Amino acid sequence: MAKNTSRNPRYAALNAGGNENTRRLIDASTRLAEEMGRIFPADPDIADRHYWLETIINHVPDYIYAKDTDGRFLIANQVTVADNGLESLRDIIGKTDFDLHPQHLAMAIAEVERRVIETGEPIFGIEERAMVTKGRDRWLMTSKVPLRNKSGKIVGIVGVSRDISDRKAAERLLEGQAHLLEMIANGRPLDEFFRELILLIEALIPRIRGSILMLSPDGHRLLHGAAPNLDETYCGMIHGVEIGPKAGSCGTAAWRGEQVIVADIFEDPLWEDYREIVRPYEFRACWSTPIHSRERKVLGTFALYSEAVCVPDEQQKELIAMAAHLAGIAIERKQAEDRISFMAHHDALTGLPNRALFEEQVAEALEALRGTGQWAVLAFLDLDNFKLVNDTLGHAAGDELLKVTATRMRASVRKSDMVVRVGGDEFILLLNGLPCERDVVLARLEDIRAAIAAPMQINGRGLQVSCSMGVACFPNQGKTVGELLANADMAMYRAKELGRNNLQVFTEEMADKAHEKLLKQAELRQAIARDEFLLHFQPQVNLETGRVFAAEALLRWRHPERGMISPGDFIPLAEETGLIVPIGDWVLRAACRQCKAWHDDGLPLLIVSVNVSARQFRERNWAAHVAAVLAEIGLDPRFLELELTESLIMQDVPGALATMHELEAIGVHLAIDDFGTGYSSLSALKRFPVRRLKIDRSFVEDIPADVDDKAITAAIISLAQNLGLRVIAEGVETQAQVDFLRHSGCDEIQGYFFSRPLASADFEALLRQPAMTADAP
Ligand SMILES: Nc1nc2c(ncn2[C@@H]2O[C@H](COP(=O)(O)O[C@H]3[C@@H](O)[C@H](n4cnc5c(=O)[nH]c(N)nc54)O[C@@H]3COP(=O)(O)O)[C@@H](O)[C@H]2O)c(=O)[nH]1
Repeated sequence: MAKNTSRNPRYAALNAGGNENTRRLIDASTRLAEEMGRIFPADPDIADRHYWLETIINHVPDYIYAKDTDGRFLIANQVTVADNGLESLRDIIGKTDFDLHPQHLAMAIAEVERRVIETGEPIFGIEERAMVTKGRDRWLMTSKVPLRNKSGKIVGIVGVSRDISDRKAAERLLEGQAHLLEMIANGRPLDEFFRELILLIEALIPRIRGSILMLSPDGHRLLHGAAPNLDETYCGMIHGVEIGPKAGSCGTAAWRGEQVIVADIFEDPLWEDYREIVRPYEFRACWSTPIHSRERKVLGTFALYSEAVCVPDEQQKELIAMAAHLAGIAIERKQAEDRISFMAHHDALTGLPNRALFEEQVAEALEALRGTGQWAVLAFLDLDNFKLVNDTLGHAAGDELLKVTATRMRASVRKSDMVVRVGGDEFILLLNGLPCERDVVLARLEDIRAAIAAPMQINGRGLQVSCSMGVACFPNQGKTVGELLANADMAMYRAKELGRNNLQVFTEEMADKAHEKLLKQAELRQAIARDEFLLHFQPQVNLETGRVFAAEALLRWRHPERGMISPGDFIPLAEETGLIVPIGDWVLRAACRQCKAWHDDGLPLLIVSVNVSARQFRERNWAAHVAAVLAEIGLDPRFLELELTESLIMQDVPGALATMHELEAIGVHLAIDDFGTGYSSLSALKRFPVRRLKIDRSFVEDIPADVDDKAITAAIISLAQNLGLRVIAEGVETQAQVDFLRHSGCDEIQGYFFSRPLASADFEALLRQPAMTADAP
């Protein structure tokens, strides 16, 4: 084989390219072959043979040796002698591994050799550690075979070991990198990652100690990251060091954004101001590499210290670059994680904690207060008329208002308190550790309300916004977060009931009311299923003919225990809970069905008029739903009139207009109920596709005594006439009212004067009186 390779340079070159060990072996073989050729006589004697054999083994770069059964060296090649720090073969003969290596390594070697001697079985290719070349820790791949004398008795071992330290280092590096990448992927804490990274580099570069420093958020200082083998006091001293053009290796590397290799700390001017700090630790060299982000922003530094004056070789530089790169990935990943976590726990607009973070932290805050005799105050806070600001000044102004409010609230509380945005214009305040004095608590909360209500400038406009608060105190008004939130919510409800811009503290009475409300809500929910609703009908009369032309459907609830309940007592709750949608739908169907039944019974073709709530009207595809109900029942749409209140329309004029046009297209008629109580502008009114205005009862009731009401009523009638609309007055109770309305040109009336709302059978009887009804519209 050696012959082959030596004679075939192409073959030798090919192999040499692959591996350093192979190249060394080929070189040695080539030299050996040359020497043998030179000294090989035709007929060698035994002395020559020994010489040749010695020459051969001394040319082999691997360690070759023989030992007796007590582990004493009998013979060894030159490289074994030299790498154990000895000069000649004579120096190693008779020595054991215990004379050359540390105890634990020597014991491991002896154990393997003992096995070979005892079993007579060779061992091939085991990996073992040994100290060769003056204390340098090396990895060897070793094969050991029994050494036998002429009679076949085992008298020791023969060993061949190859230095595989470079391969082992490469393996270690690969394993280390894989482990570090896994740590990044698993989101291990940064300090743990840094520690592992430094330990890996320390294992690969002998006699150095590593440190990682992080750039402070303001970009001016370096903060301790990790340094598992540096003295803690030293780390403490460099923590917070300012970066600059002459700030040691790390401070300068971070400042310049480039690697700074200081071979001798005591000579290099960059260390002039820091020498005394480092002197007790006897470091001489410090090589620092900035840790960069992908956008080349400096995130920190990766530094290696050595007690020797030295610079890194190319291989070490590559390792350092790899370490700094991995550190950069880990830091960026951590920063991204922190950002995501911040976003998940904070409100993007105001930067305040959100409900999720509040729920994570509040229980702990309350627990800390338990038994201290102090109060925590939980307040729900709602900006008054925020919607109006949004609608009139635009959403950008609304956002700005929320931001200013958040800043003011944060500035009005202590660091230990919490201000949370829970959505829209709703906030939660948690004030910690207050004295148990109602007046102190109220004063603190009123201060916050006053801060919010102070004038502000939004988009160049002066603005002042009040707020409402509902308050519950821990532990008296709630022992758990859930109780406190529920009670503060009840108090907030009360504050709104009282007209906003005020603060209400939870009371037991509120809880009782809320409980009652809950019961009512449950009953209301069941009322449809139990068929407890019914309709009464009130005639609408044409003033000119004196005939009934329509019937307004008015809902009643026949409660099994409380008897007949009027809508005023349950419609507001139904509106609040959204139950008005199924209830309103029931009314629509029942009214249309009744109207159709009267038509089918041959009674005069009357219109049925149905009240519509805002919640119902805002339902998606509501007009299509109405059309479907009419089709299902078989009532011609022109016999249905829907009464929409002015305030319902004005909540969202474009939306309302669209639905009104859809209804008009179906053929359904529309009337504006309670006209005069809202704030519809005349220009808007002109655009509404309505047939009738209904003058609110409040204007009619004091006619003829109240001059203003008379004037308003007359004005509404005149307005309707000018817009080509019919006009009906409701709540008409007296002849005087009828006279005034007729005189003013009012078209129609509805009220007790003519008839109270009637049960369907009574209404039917009324219709059967011939003089009572007119023809179809
Ligand atoms: N969304 C829905 N609202 C409805 C429905 N049914 C009724 N309502 C609304 O409830 C409020 C109270 O209604 P009700 O107690 O039935 O009172 C009506 C009449 O009885 C009353 N009225 C009629 N004439 C007179 C009168 O001469 N004097 C007097 N004091 N009261 C009178 O007015 C109520 C009708 O008002 P309006 O609807 O504005 O025409 C009431 O707001 C109803 O709208 C429903 O199904 N859905």
